Amino acid sequence: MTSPNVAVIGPGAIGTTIAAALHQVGRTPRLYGRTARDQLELHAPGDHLVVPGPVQVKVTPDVTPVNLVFLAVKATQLEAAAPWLAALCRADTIVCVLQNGVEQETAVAEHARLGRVLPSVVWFPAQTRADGSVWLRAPARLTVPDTEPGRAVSEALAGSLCTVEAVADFRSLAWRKLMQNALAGLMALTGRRAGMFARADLAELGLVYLRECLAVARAEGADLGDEVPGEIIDTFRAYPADMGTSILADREAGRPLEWDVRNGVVLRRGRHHGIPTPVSEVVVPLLAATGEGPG
Ligand SMILES: NC(=O)C1=CN([C@@H]2O[C@H](COP(=O)(O)OP(=O)(O)OC[C@H]3O[C@@H](n4cnc5c(N)ncnc54)[C@H](OP(=O)(O)O)[C@@H]3O)[C@@H](O)[C@H]2O)C=CC1
Ligand SMILES: CC(C)(CO)C(=O)C(=O)O
Repeated sequence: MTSPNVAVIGPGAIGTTIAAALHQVGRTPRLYGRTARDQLELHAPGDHLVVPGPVQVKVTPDVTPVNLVFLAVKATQLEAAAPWLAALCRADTIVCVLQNGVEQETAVAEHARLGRVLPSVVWFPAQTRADGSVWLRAPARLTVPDTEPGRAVSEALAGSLCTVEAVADFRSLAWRKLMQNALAGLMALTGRRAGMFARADLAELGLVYLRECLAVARAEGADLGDEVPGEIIDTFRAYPADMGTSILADREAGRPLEWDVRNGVVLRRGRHHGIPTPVSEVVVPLLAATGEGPG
């Protein structure tokens, strides 16, 4: 049965995973998206879950406020999704943002005049298949701040396929994930998957880039050690060679790229702190041009 209290906006790769997790524990969410579907389908390790729909694509008067919204559109789609937020939020609605980046709170607050915005770190890879079903490629895991809204999200997903940890030092983990995303941006430039990091020259370039990201992350208040860049490179080298990333999926589909929230932010915050970011100076304009042209 559809829960009147929980909604997912943007039932794509991540939104479908969270919708399936909620459905598993009896909190079947209302679904709001851009492409109409009768149901959602998730292929998880050892599990196949179907979430009853429909996915509603028009804001109608029956779209009324809920207690908890999971917002899983891309950062580039926020403005277009704003009418859903306006219809689904009242002052105490928790809006859990399932997006990459470290600027979720300010970005979403610009489009959601009501509601309490809760940032999150989405650690798991999920890919949409040609038939619209979603392939969850690793255990689903979220990190949220250890606040009252964070604990509410933890409770909503308790016992589901998605584990949630609520942490005191959210900023550090958010920057660590941002570093992973910044590195994955190189895959959108080459048009290749994680296997490319088997090349020694790319692993070396990645390490230099990640050290630059680390300097900016620390200036932003993240408590991350010198070992983090090496650990991230090792993680990428251990991925299956065909592991993608959502920004590569966007490039392959000809969609706008989240280059600014994933890579541009390092350049912008680096400039703000007076930290040299020579790799970003090259990577960011190339990614921007890859996504936006002209040409
Ligand atoms: N995929 C992954 O492995 C990971 C992704 N992330 C982050 O999660 C966020 C979501 O990514 P992901 O799930 O991959 O993206 P998807 O493109 O798979 O999903 C986005 C969904 O939002 C829908 N949508 C687009 N515009 C609107 C709108 N105006 N109103 C309502 N719905 C809309 C899309 O519809 P349509 O089907 O028509 O495109 C799609 O279903 C991104 O910030 C990404 O960086 C984080 C970690 C891992
Ligand atoms: C899967 C992962 C962690 C890789 O960067 C990701 O965040 C994404 O695809 O957007």
